[in-house]
Amino acid sequence: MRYVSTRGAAATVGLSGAIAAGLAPDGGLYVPEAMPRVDMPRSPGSLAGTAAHMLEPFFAGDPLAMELPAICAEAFAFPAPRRELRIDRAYLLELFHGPTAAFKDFGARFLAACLVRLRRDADRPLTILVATSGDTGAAVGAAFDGVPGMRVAILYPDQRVSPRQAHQLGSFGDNVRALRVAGSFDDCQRLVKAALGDATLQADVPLSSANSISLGRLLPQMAYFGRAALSATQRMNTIVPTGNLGNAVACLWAREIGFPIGDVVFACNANETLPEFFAGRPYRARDAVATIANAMDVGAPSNFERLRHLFGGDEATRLHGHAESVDDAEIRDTIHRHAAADGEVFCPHTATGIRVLERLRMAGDEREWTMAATAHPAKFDTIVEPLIGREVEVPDALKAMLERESLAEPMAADSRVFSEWLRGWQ
Ligand SMILES: N[C@@H](CCOP(=O)(O)O)C(=O)O
Repeated sequence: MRYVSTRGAAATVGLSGAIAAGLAPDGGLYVPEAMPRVDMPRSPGSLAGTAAHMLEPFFAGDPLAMELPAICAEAFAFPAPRRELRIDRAYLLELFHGPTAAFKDFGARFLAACLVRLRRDADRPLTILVATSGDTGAAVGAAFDGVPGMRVAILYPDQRVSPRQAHQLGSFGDNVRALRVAGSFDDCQRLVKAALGDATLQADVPLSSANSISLGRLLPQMAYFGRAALSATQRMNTIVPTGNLGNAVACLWAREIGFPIGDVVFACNANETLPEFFAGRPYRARDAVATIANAMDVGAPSNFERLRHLFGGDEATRLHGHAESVDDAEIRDTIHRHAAADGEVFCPHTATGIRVLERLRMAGDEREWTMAATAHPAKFDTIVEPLIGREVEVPDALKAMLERESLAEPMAADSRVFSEWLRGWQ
C-alpha cells in the first residue's frame, strides 16, 4: 500500500514513511492511494483482533506489517463497549476507558507502538508535536511518558481546556513538556504545522506529529467503529462529535472499506465551520470560539482535506455527510435533562451527539443510532456536576494522574519563538 498527499504535490510513500513524517512535505495529509476492501470477519472477535484484521491491507508491504498484531495488542488493551442507552433505539459507543479517559488513548498508544519500532536504531531523539484542545495532549503524553528516545511537546490554548484536562497535560515526566499557548487551538495547530514544514528546523530537531493528521493516529481509530458495527444487528448509523474531524473520517474510512456502517452525522459545538459547509456554503476556516465542549473548539479542522479527498470535491462531500451545530445552552440542557430523566451522565462533547439525535427524532427519524462517547464526564466536573447536582465518580487512572504535580510553560503563538524553544530543548 502506498500513500499520497491530499495536496498532490508530494512523492508517494509507504506507511512507515507516512507515520514517521506525520504531515506530507507539501503540507497535505497522507491518504491511501486507493482505499482497500476488507472481508468481513464471521464474528466480531476482540477489539485488538478486529483492528489487526482491518488494518492489514493498510500495512501491506511495509516493514511494520509483521508487527501489526503486537502493535494492536498494545494499543487496544482496554474495552470500547457499545451499550444500549436508556433512550429509545440508541446506543453509546464508550471510547473513554483508557488511561486518560478519552478516545484518543487508542490512537496515541497505537502511534507510540509504531514509532518505537520505527526508531529502534535511531541515534537522536524524536520530538513529537501535539496541538490539543484538551484530550489529545494527555493521551499522547501518557503513551510516550518515559519512553526512551522520544520527547513530546504538548501545545494547548491557555485557559481554554477544562481544569482537569490542564492538570493532566502537565503531569508527565521530563520527556513530556506542556506549553500553554497564548491563543486558540487553531494557533497551536498552526505552530505545529509550521514546525513540521520547516526543513531547517527538522535538520536540527527531528520532528513528528501525534495529531490525527498522522496516519499512525487516524488508522487505528477505524477499529472501534468497525468492531461496534460488527456487533450491531443492522447497519450502524453513527453520530460522531467532532472538532478536528479525525474520528469522523476514521468512521467514514471504516465504512468505505466495507464495514456495516450506515449514515454518519457530525455533531459540532458552536464552531460552525462544518455545519455551514454542509448547509451549502463554501468551506471557510476561521479561528475557534470557546465553548463548554472545549475539545471540539476547532475552526480549521485538519481532516477536512481527507474528507474532500475521499469523496472528490465539495458537492460530493455534501452528499455523504451532514453536520449540526449545538450551542452551550443546548449542551447544558441535554446533560441536565438526561441525568434527571434516565440517569445517563454525558460529557459536554457526547452531549452534542445526544442533542443531534433528539433533533433527528423530532424530524421523524425512527432508526437506531449509535453515538460515539468521546470522553468521560469526570474530566469536565466543573461543568457537569452543577448540572446534575452530584459528583461524578472519577476513574482510577484519571484519579492517579490528578494526584501528580502539574507544570506548564507559557508560549507565544509565534512560530519563531516556538522553533527557538524546540532548538533549546536539551
Ligand atoms: N479534539 C482534539 C483536537 C485535536 O484533534 P486530533 O484528533 O487531531 O488530535 C483534542 O482534544 O486535542
